[in-house]
Amino acid sequence: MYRTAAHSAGSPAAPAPAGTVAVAARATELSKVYGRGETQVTALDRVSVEFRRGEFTAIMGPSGSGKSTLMHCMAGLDSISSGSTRIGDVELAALGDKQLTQLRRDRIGFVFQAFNLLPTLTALENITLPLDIAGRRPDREWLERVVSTVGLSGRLAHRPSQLSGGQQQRVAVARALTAKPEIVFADEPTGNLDSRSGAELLGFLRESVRAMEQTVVMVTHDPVAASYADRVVFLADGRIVDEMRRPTADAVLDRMKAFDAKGRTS
Ligand SMILES: Nc1ncnc2c1ncn2[C@@H]1O[C@H](COP(=O)(O)OP(=O)(O)OP(=O)(O)O)[C@@H](O)[C@H]1O
Repeated sequence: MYRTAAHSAGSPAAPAPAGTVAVAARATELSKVYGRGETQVTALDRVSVEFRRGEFTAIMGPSGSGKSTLMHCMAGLDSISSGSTRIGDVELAALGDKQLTQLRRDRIGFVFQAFNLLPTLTALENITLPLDIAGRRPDREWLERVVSTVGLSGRLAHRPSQLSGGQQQRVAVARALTAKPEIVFADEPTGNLDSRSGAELLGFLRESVRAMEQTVVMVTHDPVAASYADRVVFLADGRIVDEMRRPTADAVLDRMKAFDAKGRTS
């Protein structure tokens, strides 16, 4: 069922030399402006942020605050207006379209609210599709570890229509992790799931960070989802306005309420 590995199992990224903090992705003075003239919108206003390797970060903020735009710009899915975005040491603006496509394919994992699974392929084929497209062989041990971590071992021969929404989302997570990306970007990954499936998925993401040293950046509206992260970054009006480490759902909720109250009075 599995093909043999071309390389050995291990963590997605090499450890940083002692004394340095390894940064998986970084934005510096990043601005993104949509449209022109009267319809111009500044979605991101000189945002500087870094995402460390092996850390789980949640991005929160009111609707329209720029969360998805930040994620899309940092993942090279959208162009930037000014500033800089890097994945590892690579400056995205310096890449041509083809190199950018390759970087996304080889170094970034994506989990979106819509699972984007191909209906005619089995769960296993969906999971290994990005590697197949890249002409890379799955690392068998790693694939087994990912599949068992997300709890899909008995479901690999099923097609998406034969899986529940939660199971389909697990396939999407396994697909994102199997290529050992340097960073996983997840946009509202629990948005379409009931609370139990959502909690499971967040547990898998958490576990991938703990056990596999994965780096995860997740956009969410949900304080409970954010509480699974190591760190929460708060956006408002295209700017980073706060940050919290070791968040709890209550602390995140209180912080969000404080922003709301401030927004109404200012
Ligand atoms: N393609 C686009 N063209 C024009 N304006 C856009 C485009 N995409 C986003 N915007 C605007 O940029 C701002 C930030 O949008 P973004 O989707 O990043 O916010 P968000 O925080 O992810 O919102 P939500 O929580 O509602 O998904 C909004 O004012 C939005 O209307």
